[in-house]
Amino acid sequence: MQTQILGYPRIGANRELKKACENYWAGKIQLETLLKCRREITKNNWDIQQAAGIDLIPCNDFSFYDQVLDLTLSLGAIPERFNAVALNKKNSELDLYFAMARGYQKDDLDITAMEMTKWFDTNYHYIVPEFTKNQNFNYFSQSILNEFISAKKEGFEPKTVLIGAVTYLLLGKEKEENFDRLDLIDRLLPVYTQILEDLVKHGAKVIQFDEPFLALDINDKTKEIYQNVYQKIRKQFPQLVIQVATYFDGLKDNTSLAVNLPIDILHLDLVRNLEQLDTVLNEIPAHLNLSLGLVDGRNIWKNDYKKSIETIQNAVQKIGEERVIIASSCSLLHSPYDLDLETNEDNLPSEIKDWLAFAKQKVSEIAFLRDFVNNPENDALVEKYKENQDAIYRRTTSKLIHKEHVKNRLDEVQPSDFSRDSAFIDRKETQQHVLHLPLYPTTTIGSFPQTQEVRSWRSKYKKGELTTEQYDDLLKQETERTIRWQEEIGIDVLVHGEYERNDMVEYFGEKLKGFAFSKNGWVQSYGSRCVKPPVIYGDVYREEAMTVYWSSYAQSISDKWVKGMLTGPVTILQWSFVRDDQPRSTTCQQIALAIQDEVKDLEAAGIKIIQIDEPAIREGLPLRKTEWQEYLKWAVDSFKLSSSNVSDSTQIHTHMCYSEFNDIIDSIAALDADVITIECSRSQMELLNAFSDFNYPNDIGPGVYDIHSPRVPTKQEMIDLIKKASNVIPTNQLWINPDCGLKTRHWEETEKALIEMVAATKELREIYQPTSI
Ligand SMILES: CN1c2c(nc(N)[nH]c2=O)NC[C@@H]1CNc1ccc(C(=O)N[C@@H](CCC(=O)N[C@@H](CCC(=O)N[C@@H](CCC(=O)O)C(=O)O)C(=O)O)C(=O)O)cc1
Ligand SMILES: N[C@@H](CCS)C(=O)O
Ligand SMILES: [Zn+2]
Repeated sequence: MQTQILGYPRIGANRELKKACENYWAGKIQLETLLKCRREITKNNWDIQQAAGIDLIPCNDFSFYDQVLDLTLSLGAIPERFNAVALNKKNSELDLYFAMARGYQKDDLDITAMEMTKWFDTNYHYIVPEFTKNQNFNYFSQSILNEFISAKKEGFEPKTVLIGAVTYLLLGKEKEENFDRLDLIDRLLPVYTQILEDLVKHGAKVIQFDEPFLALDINDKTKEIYQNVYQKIRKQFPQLVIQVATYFDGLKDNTSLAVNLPIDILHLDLVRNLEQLDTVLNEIPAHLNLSLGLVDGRNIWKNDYKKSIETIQNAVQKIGEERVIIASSCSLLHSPYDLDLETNEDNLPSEIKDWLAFAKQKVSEIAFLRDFVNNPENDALVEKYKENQDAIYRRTTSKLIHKEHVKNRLDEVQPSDFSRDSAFIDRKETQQHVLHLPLYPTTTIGSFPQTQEVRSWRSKYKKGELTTEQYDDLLKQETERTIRWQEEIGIDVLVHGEYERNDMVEYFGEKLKGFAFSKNGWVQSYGSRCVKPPVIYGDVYREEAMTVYWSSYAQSISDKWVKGMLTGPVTILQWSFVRDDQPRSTTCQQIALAIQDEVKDLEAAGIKIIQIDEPAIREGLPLRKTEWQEYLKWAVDSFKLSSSNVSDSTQIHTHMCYSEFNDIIDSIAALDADVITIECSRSQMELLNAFSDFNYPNDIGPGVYDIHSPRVPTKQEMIDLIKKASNVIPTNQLWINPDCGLKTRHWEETEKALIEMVAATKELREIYQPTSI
């Protein structure tokens, strides 16, 4: 029996990669220092796995920004607009790569970044490959080979991880009309072949092709392509051990297809879908080995050894231990690094820490499962098994988890708690009476630059180097400065800037009961940006107001409206590590009631506009369509439960980024938010079509400024985008705003961009008239 993980986190135990990349972008370090950081991280990751006794250690699971972008560069699928960057001899291959990820605005060039979107149902974002009808691929970057060679040099015999060809095409986007990107497969495969030839030439024996789409709904054409692709690869590389890894759902109707591919190892995500195992075991051909994804790569709970061993024994009985591999359910990219780094009893009490496992611990769990199944009588292993079962028992019986008053409150929720008093059309009139907003009201999404300085105040405050009063004063000064600046440039609806928040979810996690949080449990979200998802371990409730202080302060110093700013229940759920001992829907409704309490308190404090961010609603959608309706029902209900208990005159906003709305537009409308602000600029307002086709009735703010890139948009660009929006949405429904919050941006570019945004709006107000309601 062997062991493997599908990938290891690559940000470094102390986010070394984040710091190195950001220093490189700022011109503070040279390329060589950045490359050294990579070598140290990969070596450390391999060492950890080797020390734990993992058999198939992955390489090419490292990435400076995103693994899909890495492959795009390797395959030479570089959009034409980056040619000038590539041709400039001053730029390294890595500079070109970062330009594709982040845009490029120097040397008289002004090139937009490639689009970024959610990686399946995770909070990780990948850079979307762009395909044209006559797309050419060529073996452009040798980074895959280079990593294999450096792993070999370090003394490892790694398996190389590659995103499979079919998944790669499906992850991308057609940039021209009238073609299907899957038809590019015959152009793409020869480059995969070249990469594989190179790897084999240098001694590669095992390749892991990640093909998560095999666990999703796919059409007949895709199924046929899957067969052809792996037949071709098999034929060309008869000696190679070919693994296909599926994850995030079960094979379900694709079982026959998957088990009959001419491959050597098939990986299953048994955390997401345990039921698939029996079906697969019944259909599995004699040559195929099975990788059992038993250790959860998407959550932080300790593995229940008893359950895992039962599953392993079931598989071993049917196919024999030599054909079984024990594995993580998916890549550990989505897990924090190391639980041993958590030493703060206030954040993560030892009673709760005892229930958890981060990436490093998960690696040991996988190795343990193999060792115990092989040596069930070994005293040391039996002792470890007992320790594990004791911890599982302590968690199920802990007094920290269940709160009767939370359960009772949820039982008492009434149907009327889920809807506003009046229909939107009437609310709009009532609100306009109070708010007196102009045509195309301008606003921002909430956060303003979280400068190093602001972060250092929080850091000092947490270390006790600043008193509460001093910290408070500094934040007040920053908030006031931001309010004044927004007033000065003429924004209509202001925000307070969210300076008091480390993160839009973690902040609420720190304030709500039933949550614990880590000190160093970072997980990559996109590029160098990381999050520390809080841990929901018990029933959730709010003990005291969480945001009223800052919103009231900001409103008290301005004559303009200042939006209250909350994170919605679905997003808090989705971006936390969630308890697995009750349905997600129940946890979500508990959070919804806590947010409802906050909404009511903000309203009572005189806040007239309250934004409840729900960027993760789309991401939470199950990957299989048959499960959508059930999810959408409780997700929409949770938002409505949090937002409906206000008077008609209170304007409720919501905000969503990285969302494709076409398939779920009716649920978005059912949220009945008075205003929704959405990310739209990278896709050139394409996303608005869903709203327009649906005749979406409420107000919409399609983002006109791509905040994920340091690039400053021109006034004309924004005018063009607003005009485009005005062509499909009645003008009196439109708001003007950036795509998302500005926390990741610097002040310099933020100031320039927002001044231009207001100027663009003013110019358009001269041209467009409000459409009548
Ligand atoms: C809107 N998005 C979010 C998602 N998920 C979330 N949970 N939050 C989001 O906002 N998903 C989709 C999108 C895009 N994603 C992101 C994710 C992350 C960031 C971001 O800016 N992350 C920051 C870290 C934020 C944070 O928690 N900061 C803390 C700790 C700061 C820190 O590093 N402190 C230093 C010391 C500082 C000093 O002394 O100078 C340290 O601990 O070493 C804080 O502010 O207190 C990041 O830097 O990655 C943006 C968009
Ligand atoms: N209010 C948040 C939303 C991000 S999705 C912000 O502005 O950062
Ligand atoms: Zn956003």
